[in-house]
Amino acid sequence: MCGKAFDQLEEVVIYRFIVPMCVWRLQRRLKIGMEWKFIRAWSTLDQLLYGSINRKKQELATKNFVDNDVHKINKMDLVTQILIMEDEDDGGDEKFIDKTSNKFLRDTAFTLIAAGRDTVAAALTWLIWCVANHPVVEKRILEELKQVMAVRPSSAIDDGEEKGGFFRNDELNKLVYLHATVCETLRLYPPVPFEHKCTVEADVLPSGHTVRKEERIIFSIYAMARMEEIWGEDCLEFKPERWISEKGTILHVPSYKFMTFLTGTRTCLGKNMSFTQVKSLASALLWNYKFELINDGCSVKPAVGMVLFMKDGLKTRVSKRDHW
Ligand code: HEM
Repeated sequence: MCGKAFDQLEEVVIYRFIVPMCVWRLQRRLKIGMEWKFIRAWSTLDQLLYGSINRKKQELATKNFVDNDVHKINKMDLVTQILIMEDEDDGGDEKFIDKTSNKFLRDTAFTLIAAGRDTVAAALTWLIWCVANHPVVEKRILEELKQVMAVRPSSAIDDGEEKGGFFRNDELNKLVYLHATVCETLRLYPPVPFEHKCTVEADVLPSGHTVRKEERIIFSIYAMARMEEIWGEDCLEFKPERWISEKGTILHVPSYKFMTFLTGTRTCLGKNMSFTQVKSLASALLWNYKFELINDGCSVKPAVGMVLFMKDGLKTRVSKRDHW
C-alpha cells in the first residue's frame, strides 16, 4: 500500500511537468483528477509515517536515555537518531521526545525514503543487467572479490561472515573495479534521468543560450551520458575502465561532468550512502549468485518516469555459485 502511494506521488510529479501549472493548481483546489490521487496518496503515507513516529516516541518515552546509550547511535533507527541529535543540540533536555515536531520527523523520513528507495533499486537492476551482458566485466569483478576473500582473517571466517558472502566496509573500499562498474552503470543509466531547475534572474548560459527570469530548464542526465563532447567517442560503450587511472586507482571525475547525483549546492545528500549500498548488495549478489539473462524476445528498454526503471523489468535465471 505504501509502495503504491509512493508510485502514485511520482506519477503526479511527472504529470505536473507536462501540464501547465495553472491547470494542476486548479485541479488541486477542486480536488479532482491526478491531484485527487496526490491527496489520497499523501493521506496513506501520513497514516503510515505518523503511526510509526508516534509508536517510536511512546516507546522512547518509557526508556531513560543516559550518556552511554549515545555510543550505540549507529545501531538505532532513523527517528531515534534524530531525536537524540535534537536532544544533544538542546543540551540534553529530558523532554526532547515531546519537543521534536511530528511534522519535521514525517518530512525527514519521507525525504529519505522518497530519495533513496527506488533510486538504489534501479541502480542495482541496471548493474546486474550490465554485468550479465559483459562476461569480461563479471570475470574481473569476481577475481577482485576472490582476492579480498583470500586475505580475510580466519577469525572472520570462523564467525561465519564468509558464509553470508557479505563484504565489510573496509573490504568494499578495496574493490576498485566494482566501484568503477557502479560508476559506469550510474553514468549510462542514471536513476534520476532528468532534472529541472528554475532561474532566479535572466541570464546567459555558458552555451550562449539566453534564459528569462523564472524560466524552467529541464535537462536530460541520460542524454548527457551519451554525448561525445562530454564522454568522448566511446560514450555509448559500457567501459568501467574509463574510471580507473594508470596507477589502478579510481579517477576523479568532476560532478559537473558525472551528473548522476547532480552538482553544486543541491548535490544528492545520499551519494556516499548510495555507493555503499549498491556496492555492498552487488558484491554479495555477484559473489553468491550467477545471473543469466532470459532472452524472451523483449529487449530491455528504460521506462519513462522520475526514476529510470526497466520498462518490463529484468528477467534473469539465478543460480547459486558453488565454485568458490
Ligand atoms: C543511486 C542512487 C541515487 C541517485 C542517483 C540520487 C540522485 C539524486 C539527485 C539527482 C538529486 C537532486 C534532486 C534535485 O535537486 O532535484 C538528489 C537529491 C537528494 N538525494 Fe539522492 N540519489 C540517490 C540516492 C539517495 C539516497 C540513498 C539518499 C538518502 C537516503 C538520498 C538523499 C537525497 C536527498 C536528501 C536529496 C535532496 C538534496 C537537496 O535538495 O539539497 N539520495 N539525489
